[in-house]
Amino acid sequence: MAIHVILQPMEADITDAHEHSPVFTLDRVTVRRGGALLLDAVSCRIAGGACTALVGPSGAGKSTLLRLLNRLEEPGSGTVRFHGRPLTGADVLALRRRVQLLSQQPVLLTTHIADDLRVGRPDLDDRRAAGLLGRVGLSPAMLDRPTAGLSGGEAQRVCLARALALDPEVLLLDEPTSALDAASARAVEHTVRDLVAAGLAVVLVSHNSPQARRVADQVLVLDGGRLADSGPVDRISYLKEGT
Ligand SMILES: Nc1ncnc2c1ncn2[C@@H]1O[C@H](COP(=O)(O)OP(=O)(O)OP(=O)(O)O)[C@@H](O)[C@H]1O
Repeated sequence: MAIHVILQPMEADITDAHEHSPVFTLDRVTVRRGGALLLDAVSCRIAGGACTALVGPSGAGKSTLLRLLNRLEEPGSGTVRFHGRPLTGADVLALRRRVQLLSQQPVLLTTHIADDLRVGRPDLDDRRAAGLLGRVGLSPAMLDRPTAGLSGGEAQRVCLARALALDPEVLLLDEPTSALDAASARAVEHTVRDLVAAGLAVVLVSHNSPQARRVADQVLVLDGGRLADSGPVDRISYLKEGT
Protein backbone atom coordinates (compact mmCIF):
# COMPACT_ATOMS: atom_id res chain seq x y z
CA MET A 1 0.00 0.00 0.00
CA ALA A 2 1.52 3.32 -1.02
CA ILE A 3 0.59 6.17 1.31
CA HIS A 4 2.35 9.49 0.93
CA VAL A 5 1.06 12.40 2.91
CA ILE A 6 3.34 15.39 2.79
CA LEU A 7 2.50 18.69 4.30
CA GLN A 8 3.21 21.45 1.81
CA PRO A 9 1.61 20.94 -0.60
CA MET A 10 -0.40 18.17 1.01
CA GLU A 11 -0.63 15.28 -1.36
CA ALA A 12 -2.46 12.02 -0.96
CA ASP A 13 -1.66 8.86 -2.78
CA ILE A 14 -4.43 6.50 -1.83
CA THR A 15 -3.92 4.18 -4.72
CA ASP A 16 -3.58 0.56 -3.81
CA ALA A 17 -0.32 -0.03 -5.59
CA HIS A 18 -0.84 -3.78 -5.59
CA GLU A 19 -4.17 -3.83 -7.36
CA HIS A 20 -5.40 -0.56 -8.77
CA SER A 21 -3.92 2.30 -10.71
CA PRO A 22 -5.51 5.69 -10.14
CA VAL A 23 -8.53 6.70 -12.18
CA PHE A 24 -8.24 10.32 -11.11
CA THR A 25 -5.23 12.39 -10.18
CA LEU A 26 -5.61 15.91 -8.82
CA ASP A 27 -2.57 18.14 -8.88
CA ARG A 28 -2.78 21.36 -6.80
CA VAL A 29 -6.39 21.93 -7.76
CA THR A 30 -7.92 25.22 -6.68
CA VAL A 31 -11.55 26.25 -7.13
CA ARG A 32 -12.80 29.78 -6.40
CA ARG A 33 -16.32 31.02 -6.66
CA GLY A 34 -17.58 34.50 -5.95
CA GLY A 35 -14.33 35.38 -4.22
CA ALA A 36 -14.51 32.30 -1.96
CA LEU A 37 -11.82 29.62 -2.03
CA LEU A 38 -13.74 26.33 -2.26
CA LEU A 39 -10.72 24.08 -2.84
CA ASP A 40 -7.19 25.12 -1.98
CA ALA A 41 -4.32 23.38 -3.82
CA VAL A 42 -5.72 19.88 -3.36
CA SER A 43 -3.50 17.07 -4.63
CA CYS A 44 -4.63 13.46 -4.40
CA ARG A 45 -5.21 10.27 -6.30
CA ILE A 46 -8.39 8.23 -6.45
CA ALA A 47 -7.96 4.52 -6.96
CA GLY A 48 -9.79 2.40 -9.50
CA GLY A 49 -11.82 -0.59 -8.32
CA ALA A 50 -12.27 0.80 -4.82
CA CYS A 51 -14.64 2.99 -2.83
CA THR A 52 -13.18 6.33 -1.82
CA ALA A 53 -15.15 8.36 0.72
CA LEU A 54 -14.94 12.15 0.78
CA VAL A 55 -15.62 13.25 4.35
CA GLY A 56 -15.27 16.40 6.38
CA PRO A 57 -17.35 19.13 7.98
CA SER A 58 -20.14 20.95 6.22
CA GLY A 59 -18.78 23.39 3.65
CA ALA A 60 -15.40 21.62 3.44
CA GLY A 61 -15.54 21.30 -0.34
CA LYS A 62 -16.60 17.65 -0.70
CA SER A 63 -19.29 18.20 -3.32
CA THR A 64 -17.05 20.62 -5.17
CA LEU A 65 -14.32 17.98 -5.44
CA LEU A 66 -16.86 15.36 -6.55
CA ARG A 67 -18.24 17.66 -9.22
CA LEU A 68 -14.77 18.32 -10.60
CA LEU A 69 -14.53 14.65 -11.52
CA ASN A 70 -17.17 14.84 -14.24
CA ARG A 71 -16.62 18.48 -15.13
CA LEU A 72 -19.67 19.92 -13.46
CA GLU A 73 -17.03 22.12 -11.89
CA GLU A 74 -13.81 23.40 -13.48
CA PRO A 75 -10.59 24.13 -11.58
CA GLY A 76 -9.38 27.71 -11.49
CA SER A 77 -5.86 26.37 -11.37
CA GLY A 78 -4.21 22.97 -11.12
CA THR A 79 -5.04 19.84 -13.09
CA VAL A 80 -7.54 17.00 -12.82
CA ARG A 81 -6.47 13.94 -14.78
CA PHE A 82 -8.58 10.91 -15.73
CA HIS A 83 -6.34 7.94 -16.50
CA GLY A 84 -3.46 10.36 -16.77
CA ARG A 85 -5.10 12.74 -19.25
CA PRO A 86 -6.16 16.25 -18.29
CA LEU A 87 -9.94 16.53 -18.11
CA THR A 88 -9.87 19.91 -19.80
CA GLY A 89 -9.36 18.18 -23.14
CA ALA A 90 -12.06 15.56 -22.57
CA ASP A 91 -15.38 15.39 -24.37
CA VAL A 92 -17.85 16.19 -21.58
CA LEU A 93 -20.66 13.90 -22.71
CA ALA A 94 -18.34 10.96 -23.29
CA LEU A 95 -16.76 11.58 -19.88
CA ARG A 96 -20.14 11.66 -18.14
CA ARG A 97 -21.11 8.31 -19.63
CA ARG A 98 -17.99 6.80 -18.08
CA VAL A 99 -18.24 8.82 -14.87
CA GLN A 100 -21.84 8.87 -13.65
CA LEU A 101 -23.04 11.12 -10.85
CA LEU A 102 -25.96 10.35 -8.53
CA SER A 103 -27.35 12.96 -6.19
CA GLN A 104 -28.98 12.79 -2.75
CA GLN A 105 -32.55 12.62 -3.92
CA PRO A 106 -33.41 9.80 -6.28
CA VAL A 107 -34.84 11.33 -9.44
CA LEU A 108 -36.99 9.02 -11.52
CA LEU A 109 -37.52 10.30 -15.03
CA THR A 110 -40.40 8.21 -16.38
CA THR A 111 -43.53 6.42 -15.20
CA HIS A 112 -42.19 2.83 -15.38
CA ILE A 113 -38.95 1.28 -14.20
CA ALA A 114 -38.15 -0.30 -17.56
CA ASP A 115 -38.53 3.06 -19.29
CA ASP A 116 -36.30 4.71 -16.71
CA LEU A 117 -33.52 2.22 -17.34
CA ARG A 118 -33.75 2.99 -21.07
CA VAL A 119 -33.45 6.77 -20.76
CA GLY A 120 -29.79 6.76 -21.73
CA ARG A 121 -29.86 3.37 -23.44
CA PRO A 122 -32.94 3.08 -25.67
CA ASP A 123 -31.56 -0.18 -27.08
CA LEU A 124 -31.53 -1.93 -23.69
CA ASP A 125 -33.42 -5.23 -24.00
CA ASP A 126 -35.58 -6.72 -21.23
CA ARG A 127 -33.06 -9.39 -20.33
CA ARG A 128 -30.30 -6.89 -19.74
CA ALA A 129 -32.66 -4.47 -17.99
CA ALA A 130 -33.75 -7.23 -15.60
CA GLY A 131 -30.10 -8.09 -15.04
CA LEU A 132 -29.40 -4.51 -14.01
CA LEU A 133 -32.16 -4.67 -11.41
CA GLY A 134 -30.63 -7.84 -10.04
CA ARG A 135 -27.26 -6.11 -9.90
CA VAL A 136 -28.61 -3.40 -7.61
CA GLY A 137 -30.41 -5.87 -5.38
CA LEU A 138 -33.91 -5.42 -6.78
CA SER A 139 -36.11 -8.20 -8.11
CA PRO A 140 -35.98 -8.47 -11.91
CA ALA A 141 -39.76 -8.95 -11.66
CA MET A 142 -40.00 -5.24 -10.81
CA LEU A 143 -39.14 -4.26 -14.36
CA ASP A 144 -42.74 -3.54 -15.37
CA ARG A 145 -43.67 -1.75 -12.16
CA PRO A 146 -44.62 1.93 -12.13
CA THR A 147 -42.02 4.22 -10.62
CA ALA A 148 -44.70 5.79 -8.43
CA GLY A 149 -44.90 4.09 -5.07
CA LEU A 150 -41.30 2.90 -4.87
CA SER A 151 -39.64 3.34 -1.49
CA GLY A 152 -36.78 5.83 -1.31
CA GLY A 153 -34.23 3.01 -1.22
CA GLU A 154 -35.82 1.23 -4.18
CA ALA A 155 -35.93 4.49 -6.13
CA GLN A 156 -32.27 5.21 -5.39
CA ARG A 157 -31.36 1.70 -6.56
CA VAL A 158 -33.35 2.19 -9.78
CA CYS A 159 -31.27 5.36 -10.29
CA LEU A 160 -28.14 3.29 -9.72
CA ALA A 161 -29.36 0.71 -12.26
CA ARG A 162 -30.09 3.49 -14.77
CA ALA A 163 -26.54 4.77 -14.29
CA LEU A 164 -25.16 1.25 -14.71
CA ALA A 165 -27.07 0.84 -17.97
CA LEU A 166 -24.47 3.18 -19.48
CA ASP A 167 -21.73 0.83 -18.35
CA PRO A 168 -19.77 3.45 -16.40
CA GLU A 169 -16.36 2.96 -14.97
CA VAL A 170 -16.84 5.33 -12.03
CA LEU A 171 -19.86 6.22 -9.90
CA LEU A 172 -19.89 9.54 -8.09
CA LEU A 173 -22.35 9.41 -5.21
CA ASP A 174 -23.22 12.66 -3.43
CA GLU A 175 -24.72 11.62 -0.09
CA PRO A 176 -26.84 8.97 -1.80
CA THR A 177 -28.55 7.80 1.38
CA SER A 178 -29.16 11.08 3.19
CA ALA A 179 -32.81 11.11 2.11
CA LEU A 180 -33.38 7.45 3.06
CA ASP A 181 -34.40 5.62 6.21
CA ALA A 182 -31.82 3.41 7.90
CA ALA A 183 -32.93 0.13 6.28
CA SER A 184 -33.01 1.64 2.79
CA ALA A 185 -29.63 3.25 3.39
CA ARG A 186 -28.13 -0.11 4.35
CA ALA A 187 -29.57 -1.68 1.19
CA VAL A 188 -27.93 0.99 -0.95
CA GLU A 189 -24.64 0.52 0.94
CA HIS A 190 -24.73 -3.22 0.20
CA THR A 191 -25.34 -2.47 -3.45
CA VAL A 192 -22.40 -0.08 -3.53
CA ARG A 193 -20.10 -2.69 -1.98
CA ASP A 194 -21.28 -5.29 -4.54
CA LEU A 195 -20.55 -2.89 -7.38
CA VAL A 196 -17.06 -2.16 -6.03
CA ALA A 197 -16.45 -5.90 -5.67
CA ALA A 198 -17.41 -6.20 -9.35
CA GLY A 199 -14.72 -3.66 -10.30
CA LEU A 200 -16.37 -0.25 -10.30
CA ALA A 201 -14.66 2.74 -8.75
CA VAL A 202 -17.00 4.62 -6.41
CA VAL A 203 -16.42 8.06 -4.96
CA LEU A 204 -18.84 8.67 -2.11
CA VAL A 205 -19.53 11.95 -0.33
CA SER A 206 -20.83 11.11 3.12
CA HIS A 207 -21.63 13.04 6.28
CA ASN A 208 -22.05 9.81 8.10
CA SER A 209 -18.86 8.44 9.64
CA PRO A 210 -20.26 4.97 10.45
CA GLN A 211 -21.37 4.71 6.84
CA ALA A 212 -17.95 5.74 5.56
CA ARG A 213 -16.38 3.11 7.83
CA ARG A 214 -18.75 0.45 6.47
CA VAL A 215 -18.47 1.30 2.80
CA ALA A 216 -15.13 2.94 2.04
CA ASP A 217 -11.76 1.42 1.33
CA GLN A 218 -9.96 4.75 1.16
CA VAL A 219 -10.80 8.14 2.58
CA LEU A 220 -10.02 11.76 1.77
CA VAL A 221 -10.73 14.23 4.59
CA LEU A 222 -11.41 17.79 3.50
CA ASP A 223 -11.51 20.73 5.86
CA GLY A 224 -11.94 24.33 4.75
CA GLY A 225 -11.14 23.41 1.16
CA ARG A 226 -7.86 21.75 2.06
CA LEU A 227 -6.93 18.11 2.19
CA ALA A 228 -6.59 17.42 5.90
CA ASP A 229 -5.94 13.67 5.88
CA SER A 230 -6.09 10.65 3.61
CA GLY A 231 -5.48 6.94 3.58
CA PRO A 232 -7.10 3.56 4.23
CA VAL A 233 -10.37 3.80 6.13
CA ASP A 234 -9.07 2.20 9.34
CA ARG A 235 -6.33 4.84 9.69
CA ILE A 236 -8.49 7.95 9.51
CA SER A 237 -8.83 9.58 12.91
CA TYR A 238 -11.61 11.89 11.70
CA LEU A 239 -13.85 8.83 11.33
CA LYS A 240 -13.05 7.67 14.85
CA GLU A 241 -13.92 11.09 16.28
CA GLY A 242 -16.97 11.70 14.09
CA THR A 243 -20.40 10.15 14.32
N1 LIG B 1 -21.47 30.27 -5.52
C1 LIG B 1 -20.79 30.25 -4.38
N2 LIG B 1 -20.19 31.36 -3.92
C2 LIG B 1 -19.50 31.35 -2.77
N3 LIG B 1 -19.33 30.25 -2.03
C3 LIG B 1 -19.89 29.12 -2.45
C4 LIG B 1 -20.64 29.04 -3.63
N4 LIG B 1 -21.06 27.77 -3.79
C5 LIG B 1 -20.60 27.07 -2.73
N5 LIG B 1 -19.91 27.88 -1.92
C6 LIG B 1 -19.25 27.51 -0.67
O1 LIG B 1 -18.22 26.60 -0.94
C7 LIG B 1 -17.97 25.77 0.18
C8 LIG B 1 -17.85 24.33 -0.26
O2 LIG B 1 -19.11 23.83 -0.71
P1 LIG B 1 -19.36 22.27 -0.94
O3 LIG B 1 -20.80 22.10 -1.31
O4 LIG B 1 -18.34 21.73 -1.87
O5 LIG B 1 -19.06 21.72 0.53
P2 LIG B 1 -19.47 20.33 1.17
O6 LIG B 1 -18.29 19.88 1.95
O7 LIG B 1 -19.99 19.40 0.13
O8 LIG B 1 -20.63 20.80 2.14
P3 LIG B 1 -21.89 20.02 2.72
O9 LIG B 1 -21.33 18.88 3.49
O10 LIG B 1 -22.56 21.03 3.60
O11 LIG B 1 -22.74 19.61 1.54
C9 LIG B 1 -19.13 26.03 1.13
O12 LIG B 1 -18.66 26.85 2.18
C10 LIG B 1 -20.14 26.78 0.29
O13 LIG B 1 -20.89 27.68 1.07
